[in-house]
Amino acid sequence: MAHPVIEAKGVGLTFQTADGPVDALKDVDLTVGRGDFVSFIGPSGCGKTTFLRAVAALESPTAGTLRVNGMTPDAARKARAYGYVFQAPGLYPWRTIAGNISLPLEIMGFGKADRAARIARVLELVDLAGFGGKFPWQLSGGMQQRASIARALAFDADILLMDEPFGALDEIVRDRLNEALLELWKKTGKTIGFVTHSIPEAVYLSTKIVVMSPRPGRITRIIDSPLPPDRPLEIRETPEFIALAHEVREGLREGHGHD
Ligand SMILES: Nc1ncnc2c1ncn2[C@@H]1O[C@H](COP(=O)(O)OP(=O)(O)OP(=O)(O)O)[C@@H](O)[C@H]1O
Repeated sequence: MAHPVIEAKGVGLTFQTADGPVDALKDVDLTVGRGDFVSFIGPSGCGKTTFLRAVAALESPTAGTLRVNGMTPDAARKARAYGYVFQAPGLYPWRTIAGNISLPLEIMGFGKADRAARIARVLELVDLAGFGGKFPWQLSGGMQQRASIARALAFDADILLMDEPFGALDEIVRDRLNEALLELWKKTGKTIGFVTHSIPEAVYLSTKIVVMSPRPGRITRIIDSPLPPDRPLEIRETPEFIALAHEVREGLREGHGHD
């Protein structure tokens, strides 16, 4: 049987700080299958970013086991299993959009022609064909974030980890990017891990919603979405959508009960 893409069993992560230990994650059990779109939602400090960083081998769990494509996160990173998109686009201002997308490919040793083909393909995927020669400051915030998604897609990782990528954008731009991301997910079949503070965003995008609570960061609910993969924005007004949003809100409330 194929490995789950992400498998966490009893994962804990405690940071040692000057003020004593901080339990960022405790007893996290989660299985994410190929092609899942999984959102992590919860109040500030519940460990969403820490979990994503642990999957990306940027932090090491201090308890339990975490596997990515059946490997340790470190081995998965070396096998280029994932691309990472941060809250801020993080584009270098002195490089063009194409130059920014090219940078990780250059570091990984892709040849010039291969890089050019990949850059053209991902710009097309995020609807930025024709913008490769522009500098980041010539693009809107939403376009910059699409460029950073293109950069994360360029080396064809099959997992895309996104940490509140649209948190800083206004609602209309965010709606458009949510639609575009869903299209991209359907087109590419990537497995996506997505951190958000927004209930509608989590419900609109996900096949699986992971509700977390802080102190220590735990999973309070895992909700498998009954919504169909085809989701026009208007789906947000349907009773199914509203019921799901309600379930997420309840999960968030439950988490607070432990404070
Ligand atoms: N490098 C670190 N050293 C010490 N403590 C840390 C470190 N990184 C995170 N923490 C602590 O771990 C807990 C979880 O943090 P994390 O950033 O994962 O939460 P989050 O749910 O992503 O929050 P937010 O929604 O605000 O981004 C917090 O209490 C945070 O202060």
